[in-house]
Amino acid sequence: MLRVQGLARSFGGVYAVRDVSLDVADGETRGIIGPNGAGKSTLFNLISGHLAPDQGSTELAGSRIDRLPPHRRAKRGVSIVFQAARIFRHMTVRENVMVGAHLRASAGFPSAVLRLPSHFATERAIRELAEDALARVGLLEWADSNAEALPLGQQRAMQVARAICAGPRLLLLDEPASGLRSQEREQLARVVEELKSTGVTIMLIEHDVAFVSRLADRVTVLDLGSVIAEGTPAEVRADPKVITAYLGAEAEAA
Ligand SMILES: Nc1ncnc2c1ncn2[C@@H]1O[C@H](COP(=O)(O)OP(=O)(O)OP(=O)(O)O)[C@@H](O)[C@H]1O
Repeated sequence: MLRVQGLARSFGGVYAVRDVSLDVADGETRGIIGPNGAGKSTLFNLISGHLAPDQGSTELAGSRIDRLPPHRRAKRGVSIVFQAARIFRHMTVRENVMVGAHLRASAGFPSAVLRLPSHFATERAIRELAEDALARVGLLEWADSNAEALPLGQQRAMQVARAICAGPRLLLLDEPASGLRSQEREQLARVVEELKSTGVTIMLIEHDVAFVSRLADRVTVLDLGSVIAEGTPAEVRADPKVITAYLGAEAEAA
């Protein structure tokens, strides 16, 4: 589904991502782990088009997407849930999720302004898409609530619902479980498992190795912008390079 080759991006002469190549299979869930500053979020932004690479190529299902802006990649099926919560304040949960579906709606600006019948048909379809996505993440009963009033765990689920609404083939989740309590983590893990069962290809950045190990088929480990290991969760956990990079950094932070 995704092929990244030789991807590189530097900021002020310092590489955030350096010569990263990876292949993610159709339907796979790929965990991306690594210490703080390893380049994980930068890699996601390069894949989604929010950052331009200095070098390298990105293919989605065999087509180059690296010259496309983010909204065109979104239309091809790349959806990203950012680390920082993006919530539209003063809007309901349903409206927040509908924003995702507008991305793939076909009736454009003129029909919305002129209020053509196609506009209303599209709005109805979008509402249905949003409600379907909300049901899938277990939030349907919150549809009419103010999005800001939701607990953090549900706000994350809402963001996943928004991303689902855009009809992703590749869903990029940047630390969706950070800051969540264990019960909320458990609920989010179930949402991801449910998505996985529908065949969506998922990439998941996460610091919690247990959380990643549970969900990922394979894990890629980044350190200082480069891939230092890749394999099944068990293989990666036993890799001495990973233990040094990851646990070394954890020990420093402690
Ligand atoms: N927009 C930017 N401008 C300048 N430097 C940046 C920018 N984005 C990232 N960097 C730098 O690139 C490096 C990689 O950052 P990135 O956020 O990709 O790492 P990360 O692995 O996602 O870290 P974390 O786990 O802390 O989120 C860091 O040194 C960071 O300071």
